Amino acid sequence: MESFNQIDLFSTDEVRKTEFDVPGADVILFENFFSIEESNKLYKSLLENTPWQQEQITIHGKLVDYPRLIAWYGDISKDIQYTNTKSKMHLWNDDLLFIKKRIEKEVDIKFTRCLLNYYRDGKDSVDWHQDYDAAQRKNTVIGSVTFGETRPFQLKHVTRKDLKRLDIPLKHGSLLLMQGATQDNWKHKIPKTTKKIRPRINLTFRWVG
Ligand SMILES: O=C(O)CCC(=O)C(=O)O
Ligand SMILES: [Fe+2]
Repeated sequence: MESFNQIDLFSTDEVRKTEFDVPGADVILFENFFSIEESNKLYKSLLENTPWQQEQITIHGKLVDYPRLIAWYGDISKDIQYTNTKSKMHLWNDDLLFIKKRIEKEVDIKFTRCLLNYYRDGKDSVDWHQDYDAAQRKNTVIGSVTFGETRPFQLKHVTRKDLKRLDIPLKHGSLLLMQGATQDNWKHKIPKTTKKIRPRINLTFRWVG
């Protein structure tokens, strides 16, 4: 008799939804949210057409490059400043509107801006942080889309050491939704790796209540 294993059953291009049981957070993963053809096309297009920007921060009086490149997009073209570097806010383009509309079918809000991160290799990363400042973190929706290399997305509770950390591999074409008070209660990071890996693009579509 023919036998099937898990890999065979899930090696299709079907969307697979996983809801994580995380206290004080609302985290849902959609694998294959974009088909392999869409993902390949968007990866290439975003890599080539995005005006990637190198941001810097001052550490001990010295200007240091952030370990990734970024680009901001949104409803209005108004420059913003979170780091030492002024960031240009670009207006939505066709690729981003396509991705944004697809996510907005899952969540009943309209995203106002999006941060693109380009992790060129394993040395690029983002350290433990919460998105938004403290006053805004209680009601947010973040739709996080990945194209390219799979990297582990790690989550740890801000205060409760008894809770296990989460490690969610974000694959090509996946969507991770983080809603409610997730940003208030949990920190997240993308660790560095010494492995030889391909580039990864991440897009975080953002909305604050
Ligand atoms: O690359 C990721 O998956 C996360 C990016 C992130 O946390 C951020 O841009 O705030
Ligand atoms: Fe973040």
